Amino acid sequence: MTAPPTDRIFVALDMTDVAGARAMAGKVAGMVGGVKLGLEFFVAQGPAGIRAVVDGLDLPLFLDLKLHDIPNTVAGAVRSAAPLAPSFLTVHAAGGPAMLRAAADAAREEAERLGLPRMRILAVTVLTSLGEEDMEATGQQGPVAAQVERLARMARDAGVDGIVCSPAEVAALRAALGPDFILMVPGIRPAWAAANDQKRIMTPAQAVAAGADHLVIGRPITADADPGAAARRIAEELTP
Ligand SMILES: O=c1ccn([C@@H]2O[C@H](COP(=O)(O)O)[C@@H](O)[C@H]2O)c(=O)[nH]1
Repeated sequence: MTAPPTDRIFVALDMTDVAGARAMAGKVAGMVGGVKLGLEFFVAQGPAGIRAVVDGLDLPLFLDLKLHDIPNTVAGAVRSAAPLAPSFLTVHAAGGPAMLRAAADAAREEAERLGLPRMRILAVTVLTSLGEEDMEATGQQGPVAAQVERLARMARDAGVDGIVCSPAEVAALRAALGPDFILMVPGIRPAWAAANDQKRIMTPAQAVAAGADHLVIGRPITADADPGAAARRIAEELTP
């Protein structure tokens, strides 16, 4: 039996309080496949807060910490995150091959040591809030699609499980990197939602059609006056 398309959605709980995050998760339960907790929440609440949100939720956790440091430090942070049992953890691809390999090795070894399912390491390529006009200022070699593919190939060769990219790059990456490399895709905007600070965007259905494995969706759901209804609307758009 194939999983419903809504299982692909990780709702981004970008907020600072445990009660708010749990309440939001409750409002969208049944219409998303997992929760994403990132820097805003983690800096405010730490590992104890993460546990307080996900305990009893029975949804996979995407821990979006975007680690970026020297290999030894990132490996240590990956080991520190392991007891939270995230399904996915992010590092920045720009940290380079040695850092990516250290993260992938630490994830595998620590999950084995703790007897936990392996967390998947995802490398963030070019942030979805950046456009062609931002490449030079951020010291990156454009065009964006070429830079994303370069970073994605480097990440794959370093042994990570997948990448974070915008929906605009998904079709080309899927063709270039094959069916098993995980494509986690933010920058998702239904036609009825505001783009906010996102520059490289597509609708949920377009991103899935292009080959995205997972969609990360925050404000189109969480900033809506009725998050449950917004999530339902997206679920309907994804249902063939
Ligand atoms: O390139 C990236 C990497 C991560 N994100 C994260 O995804 C969500 C998107 O939230 P929206 O409210 O749907 O814009 C957010 O938590 C980001 O930290 C990203 O947007 N782009």
